[in-house]
Order: sequence, then structure tokens, then C-alpha cells
Amino acid sequence: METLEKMTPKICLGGITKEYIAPRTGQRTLAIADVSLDVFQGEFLCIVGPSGCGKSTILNMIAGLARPSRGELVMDGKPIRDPGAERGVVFQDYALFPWKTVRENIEFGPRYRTAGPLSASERDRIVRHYIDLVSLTGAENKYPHELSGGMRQRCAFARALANEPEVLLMDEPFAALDAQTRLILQEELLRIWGEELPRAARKTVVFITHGIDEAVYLADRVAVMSNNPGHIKTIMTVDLPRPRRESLRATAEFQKLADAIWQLIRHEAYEATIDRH
Ligand SMILES: Nc1ncnc2c1ncn2[C@@H]1O[C@H](COP(=O)(O)OP(=O)(O)OP(=O)(O)O)[C@@H](O)[C@H]1O
Repeated sequence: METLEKMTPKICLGGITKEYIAPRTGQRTLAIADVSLDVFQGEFLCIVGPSGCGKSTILNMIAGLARPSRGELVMDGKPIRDPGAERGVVFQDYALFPWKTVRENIEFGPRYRTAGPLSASERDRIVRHYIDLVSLTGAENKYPHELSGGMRQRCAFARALANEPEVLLMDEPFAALDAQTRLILQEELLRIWGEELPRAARKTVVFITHGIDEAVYLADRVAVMSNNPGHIKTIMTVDLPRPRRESLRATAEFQKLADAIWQLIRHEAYEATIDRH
């Protein structure tokens, strides 16, 4: 793996603090404090941590869906203030339009893109490409309720990818899926990300998960977060060979990394399961 530290970051969080203020009561929640993080071109970065440590808050800020209270947040040297087509987001609950077919969902971005209209044939080419890429061929005219969870998530991928974003922001995209579908989609995601391509040709991915094995399997680096207030405890480099294969999960190196991450968060993960109020 190239040394990331020598590269210019694609996304840079500098000393970010986020405090939520409830509109009616004025109650303040300090979600994260003084978080600094660099994400590099073509990197697959996973964020893990106990419930409520601020993982989604970080992702939403990079997506431009929330603003930091303090600190600097930039992509390619420009401040992130709003959502943008160069940053695609995939959520756990698919976030598809239920009244649109697979094809219409995927076509939404190319149809309404802000960078100028595309011809019908160009739009069609893009949509067809991403339908094929996520293996939804044959399901184009189905509605989301007619699809399995795995198929819905494939559709959500394709919808995000059809905007041709440079960065993919994924908030627990596989959490609602059964274990086998999750394993299959992890492999597919690595293929779609561009595991076989040089780093410059890959997308940059920030991926939130509760699954430590999932993080180790997918990531180049894993940012491990902690609570009260949310902050990054450590960043682990996953120096395992690519392309990754199922058999990797059974290796001592894989298990050692997964165990080291679990030891970092197990106490807080346990605490997060207990309601003390
Ligand atoms: N819109 C909001 N208004 C007020 N508080 C919020 C809001 N969004 C998140 N929070 C609070 O900020 C903290 C961090 O939440 P966040 O959802 O970012 O954590 P998380 O690590 O993604 O959690 P989980 O793993 O459970 O999804 C939590 O205490 C949460 O209750």
C-alpha cells in the first residue's frame, strides 16, 4: 500500500466539534469534539465505534447535510457547506423513492443533475451501465417493495453511483441485511469501489459500520471512535492484501486486527447497551 500520509488528503476534517441544539427546548448535545481526520483519494475508510459516538454526525457533515459548530471541513481544498453530486450517500434504509421503479430511481440523478442536462441516449447509457454493474439486470421495471433487501440496497448503490460521485459516503448500508447477503454485497462493493484498479481510479469511500469484521474486510484504515463526547480514539491501518477474498477472514492476521479493534471498543459497546436513566 502506498504511504497515505505522504499524499494530499481528499477530505480533511480539522478540529471539528458538533453540538446539536434542540429547536424547542434549546437542549444542547455535544455529539463530537475536536475531531481531525484526513481521508485520501481512493481510500476505503471505515468508521466504527459504540452507539451514539458520532459516526453518522461525521458522515452527515461530509455529505453536507449538517454543518460543524466549529472546525474546518474541506474537500479538494474547498469548504463543504452543502450536499453535492461529487459526494454520493447510501443509507441503511435504502432511501429509494417507493413510487418509482428501479430504473426511475437510478435515473433520478442523471435526469436532474445540476451540471447541465444529458441527452436521453447518454442518460440511458449511464443508467444501463449502473444497472449492470450492480447486477440488477432484469429487475429494472420493479418497484422497491417488490425487491429483497439486498436488491434494494443494490438499487440504492446504483442510484448513488449514477451521479458519478468521487466520494461514496455509506452509513451502515448492510446493517438491515441478512448475514449471507451482507457477505455477498461486501465483495461486490469492493469490486464496484475499484479494488482491482490503481488508487487514482478508485472512488474514495467513507463507510460506517458496527461490524468489526466488515470493517477489517473492507477497509484500508479503520477509524475507531469513542464516546462522551465523540472523538477518534485511534486509526488502525489494515495492511491485508487486495483483492480480498473470503478465505482472508479465517487468517490469523485478520483475526488479530478484528480482536484489537474489539478490545478498543468493547467496554463502551457494553455500556451503550445499558440504560442508566
Ligand atoms: N439531530 C440531532 N439532534 C440532537 N441530537 C442528535 C441529533 N443527531 C444526533 N444526535 C446525538 O448526537 C450523538 C451522536 O449521534 P450519531 O447518530 O452521530 O451517533 P452514531 O455513532 O452514528 O450512533 P449509532 O451507532 O447509534 O447510529 C448522540 O448522542 C445523538 O443522540
